[in-house]
Amino acid sequence: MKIGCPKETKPQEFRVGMTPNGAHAAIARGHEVLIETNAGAGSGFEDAAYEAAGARIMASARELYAEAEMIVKVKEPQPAERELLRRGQILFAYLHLAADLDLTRDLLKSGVTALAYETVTDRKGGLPLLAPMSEVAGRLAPQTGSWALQKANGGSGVLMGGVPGVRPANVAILGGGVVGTAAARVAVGMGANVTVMDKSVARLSYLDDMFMGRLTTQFSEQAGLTDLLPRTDMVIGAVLIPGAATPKLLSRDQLALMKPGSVLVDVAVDQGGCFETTRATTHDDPIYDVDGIIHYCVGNMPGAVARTATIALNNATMPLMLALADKGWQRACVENAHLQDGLNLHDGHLTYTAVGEALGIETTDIAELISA
Ligand SMILES: NC(=O)C1=CN([C@@H]2O[C@H](COP(=O)(O)OP(=O)(O)OC[C@H]3O[C@@H](n4cnc5c(N)ncnc54)[C@H](O)[C@@H]3O)[C@@H](O)[C@H]2O)C=CC1
Ligand SMILES: CC(=O)C(=O)O
Repeated sequence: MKIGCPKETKPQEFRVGMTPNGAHAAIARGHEVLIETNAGAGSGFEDAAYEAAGARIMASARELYAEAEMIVKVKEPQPAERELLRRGQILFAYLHLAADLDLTRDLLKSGVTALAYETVTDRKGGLPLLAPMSEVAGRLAPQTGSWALQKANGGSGVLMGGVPGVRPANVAILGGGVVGTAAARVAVGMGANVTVMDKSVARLSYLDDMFMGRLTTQFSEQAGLTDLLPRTDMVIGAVLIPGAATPKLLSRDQLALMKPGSVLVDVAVDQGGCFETTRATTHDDPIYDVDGIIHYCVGNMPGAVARTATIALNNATMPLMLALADKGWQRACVENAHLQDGLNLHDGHLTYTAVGEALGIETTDIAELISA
């Protein structure tokens, strides 16, 4: 199969969908790999490294999209990229369709077969292609939030760990999954007082055991959050209902309960965000103020640490990318139900129920499309 990896075009997105090692593995199995020139440079992988692996460097995205049978990339195709996709082509990338009607419509119109990293599952009920980036974004969240807490950025001027005689920041984390746990680890490490809220008592119990008293767990419900907000300096949004639009857990009215200059970091922004006042921002201009509360809502946080993130992402995506290339999407999905969970769109049909529900679009059963 001809596998194409374009340069990312989302603002300040420095990750790349395939490393030279990934290219080498695909080429060793008889596939052809096309890399857009400079696609890997932001992650420290120069064209020469791909050429040494046997890949062909393409001068433009247009030429690459025209030739490739499968496009492997990081972020959802931006409007100009969507025009280059075509029926019969496989797209393997983060898509987060439930939060983006225009993207979904454009991809349906293109007829592409799209598998979303974030809905591929594993035997343990996890999301193995989302998890590595959740680890990265979770670790970044307290770090970025503490920067936003600084006065120069509009924050309240609270130091995460405090100092002897002055209390540390209070951090509330909504959702104790991969992002929430990674965020808790860093926030606790910075010396903050951390509370994690989740709907899953099993998850809270796991966190309680793991952190051995170094954080507080709290069942996620409105009354508890309302009670916590006046004492909270930073809220990190890390909730997920796989594939679906994120529930809004914090309303605009509730912002008035917080101290001026407190910070909201909505990591879940890519699925729509868990605060009513969330609007997606970019690394170019990451924060904004609503009613005196500083919001950070960047949908591609790991792009800021592209080298680490690209390698971590490729470690997870490469085996499935190779399965799609070796077998084609139909056989690969029939033989691997967890990969099949990644299928969101095929030939103008939406196949992912939670996305259909979020956007009011009818879905088609995958089984009908696979046997067709
Ligand atoms: N902005 C960015 O750059 C990135 C964003 N993400 C996003 O972060 C979000 C979280 O991802 P993960 O931690 O990997 O998901 P996860 O599935 O590991 O964790 C989600 C947690 O939310 C909990 N939850 C569900 N409903 C809840 C509610 N009403 N209240 C409290 N908790 C609730 C679940 O029980 C689960 O423990 C996703 O939207 C993901 O796409 C992930 C990586 C990068
Ligand atoms: C998960 C995701 O969308 C990202 O890492 O950018």
